[in-house]
Amino acid sequence: MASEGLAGALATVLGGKGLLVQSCDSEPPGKPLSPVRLRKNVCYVVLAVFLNEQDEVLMIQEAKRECRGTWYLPAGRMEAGETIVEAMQREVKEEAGLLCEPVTLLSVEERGASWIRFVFLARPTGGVLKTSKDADAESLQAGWYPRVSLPAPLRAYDVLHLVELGAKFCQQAMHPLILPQELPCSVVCQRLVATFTTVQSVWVLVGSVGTPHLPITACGFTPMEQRGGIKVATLRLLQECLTMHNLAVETKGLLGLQHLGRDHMDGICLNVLVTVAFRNPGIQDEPPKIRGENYFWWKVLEEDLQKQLLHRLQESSVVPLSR
Ligand SMILES: CC(C)=CCC/C(C)=C/CC/C(C)=C/CC/C(C)=C/COP(=O)(O)OP(=O)(O)O
Ligand SMILES: [Mg+2]
Repeated sequence: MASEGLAGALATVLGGKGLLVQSCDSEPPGKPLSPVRLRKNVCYVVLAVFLNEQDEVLMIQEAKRECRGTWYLPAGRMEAGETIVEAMQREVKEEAGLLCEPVTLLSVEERGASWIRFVFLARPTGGVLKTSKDADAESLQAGWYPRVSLPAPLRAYDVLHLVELGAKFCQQAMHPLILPQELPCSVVCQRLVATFTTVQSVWVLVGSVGTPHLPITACGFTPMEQRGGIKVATLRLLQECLTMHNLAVETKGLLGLQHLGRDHMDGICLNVLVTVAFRNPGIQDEPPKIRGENYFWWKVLEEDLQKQLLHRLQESSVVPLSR
């Protein structure tokens, strides 16, 4: 029964869908976490990459004093009460004049839990391109520019790798289409699909307090957790049940993303794929021993799930999560 529930949960997360966050298995030490609030203790930024059939990129010319006249991709800070997609659509409308729909998340970047940027590949669905006659406080104008000859000066060079990521995805999708799932969450946290693999088998780490579930770790806001980025929260949870010195842990990327943005639910849950391996080469046919009673390794026997997991692991078929 427990494993049926787990198989269902794993299939849901591997399919890019979400699951309610009931509670966190690991929290930073100190006082209990309070719900996060947009613009108070978290700032989310959205950004959109558009590429048309002529291999041109949608660029906007910034109007803000600190970067006036420079060129960038449509981007901006999320506002309270918006979903991530609504924020992206608003920024694109304000800065480029276009209506659009998201195709997929291309990348998520973080500087600790308090700064997270969601990068989308998007396509226009209407609207009118903003010209210099429509210049306002949001932008001076927008335009399509050849990918290999972007306008200058750029506001920041990160445009270059984001555009390349978009172009690469258009040529050959590296991961399934992933869009944010509208589910409430009060903190910034990560649900781990933490795997241990051998030639024959795949195991997934499971939290056993209450109903067996994919473990969730809350991200903290202490200077240490901010400096180290959200990976610290993953390592904290693993440290609570594994002896880490002989293990290598790698966050491969995102399988999905959950956020609501309404009813004061400003938290997010990142569903991440993590690998746990022994540092020392050699034949290890069992996962590392678990300390305590709060977790166990679940051997994934369902053929289809095992195949999906191995595919995601071998091809790095996940949305990049970077710092
Ligand atoms: C924000 C995160 C996690 C990463 C930033 C990644 C980097 C290095 C970006 C390059 C430098 C840059 C352009 C930083 C600005 C980040 C920021 C606060 C964007 C908000 O977008 P704006 O376009 O300034 O906001 P509005 O459109 O809402 O005015
Ligand atoms: Mg902006």
